[in-house]
Amino acid sequence: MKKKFNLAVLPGDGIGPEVMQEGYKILNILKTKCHINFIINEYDIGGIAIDKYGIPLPKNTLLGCKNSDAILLGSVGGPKWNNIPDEKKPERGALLPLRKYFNLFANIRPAILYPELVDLSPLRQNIINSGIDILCIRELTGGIYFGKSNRKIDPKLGEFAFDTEIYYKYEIQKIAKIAFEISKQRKKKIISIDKSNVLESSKLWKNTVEMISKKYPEIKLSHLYVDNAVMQIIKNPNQFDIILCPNLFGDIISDELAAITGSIGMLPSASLNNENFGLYEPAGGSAPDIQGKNIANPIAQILSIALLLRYSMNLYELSDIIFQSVKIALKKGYRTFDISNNKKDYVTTNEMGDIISQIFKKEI
Ligand SMILES: NC(=O)c1ccc[n+]([C@@H]2O[C@H](COP(=O)([O-])OP(=O)(O)OC[C@H]3O[C@@H](n4cnc5c(N)ncnc54)[C@H](O)[C@@H]3O)[C@@H](O)[C@H]2O)c1
Ligand SMILES: CC(C)[C@H](C(=O)O)[C@@H](O)C(=O)O
Ligand SMILES: [Mg+2]
Repeated sequence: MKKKFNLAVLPGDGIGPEVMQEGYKILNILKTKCHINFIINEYDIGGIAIDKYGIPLPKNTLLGCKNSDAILLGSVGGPKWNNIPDEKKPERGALLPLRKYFNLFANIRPAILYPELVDLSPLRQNIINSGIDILCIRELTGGIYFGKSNRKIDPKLGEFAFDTEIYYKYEIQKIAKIAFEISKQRKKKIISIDKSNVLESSKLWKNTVEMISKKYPEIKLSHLYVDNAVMQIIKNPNQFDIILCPNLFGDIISDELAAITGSIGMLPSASLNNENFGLYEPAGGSAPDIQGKNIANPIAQILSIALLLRYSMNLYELSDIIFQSVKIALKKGYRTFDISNNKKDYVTTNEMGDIISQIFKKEI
């Protein structure tokens, strides 16, 4: 590992800064107890940057990210910035350009249903009694998010808008290879999602994934149409190990996985390029409905740090200990509002951060 590790921290909007405070507690322990020499610089992104500088991704923020070894993000966006031009919005003017700029094509979202939370899953106990452990691997820099789009007026038919789903073979090859490589360490089973009964881009997706699979004969590949996939995930989640998705389908499916594993507040994500550079963030958003109430779940943010240790720093053991600390906190019965069965009995965002950090301190 490098002596110094430069980390750009972008708390962002809504609950972003709240859960990031809890992430800092873990980062401090990593610094003081594990002697990781994190050089941390904080930058504005999203709505807060619009308010301060008029743009969602200031040059200084991009430069800070460029000079870092990884990025830790909270979340961006919110109703306050919904009615400004798209390219200036937090999502399309900052988050997507950041993903594209650093070529973060591989988005990894582990969805785990911990035994302590089975009651929270909307699925029946007999379907999930063995828990759930699914890895959603989502292509993140292509597809309909980045194809041509526009809004125009046709003199005869009136206003119209379009977005284009476009995939290059090389883009599909890259993400498929990542999925097959990761699969070697898991159950050697990939289900690839498409809509190839209708969409040309999905036909290319399916054929290309098939082609890559020939180099990995030990891994079982199958395909599902996306409409059937969202149904199968609910009916029998344990038939899935790795779900490999194009960008838009992965966005939708990862929220579905969050719901069946308890809460989006538990779902971390890693967005990686080919050089181990990554952006780590909760899969959920800025949650304006609970902002400022000290009830947001900080676990997705804390587990995003675990993914940072794993994927950008190769510190597998420490990464596992963070996951372990979260499990212990749940086992001991601590619940934030979103994962509490009894909505009168829960710990706050700060308290959950303290509890997990204290456990982490003991476990290392
Ligand atoms: N990566 C990101 O920065 C990111 C991701 C998703 C959405 N967004 C943005 O966030 C804003 C709000 O979007 P949305 O409401 O559709 O999705 P959201 O994920 O912010 O919220 C959906 C629901 O999940 C809950 N939730 C989310 N995170 C939680 C947490 N940590 N703890 C407890 N509950 C949590 C919210 O309270 C809400 O009820 C939008 O501007 C959207 O574009 C940003
Ligand atoms: C905020 C939005 C642009 C983003 C996406 O659609 O990728 C979010 O929903 C996510 O899942 O990271
Ligand atoms: Mg999403």
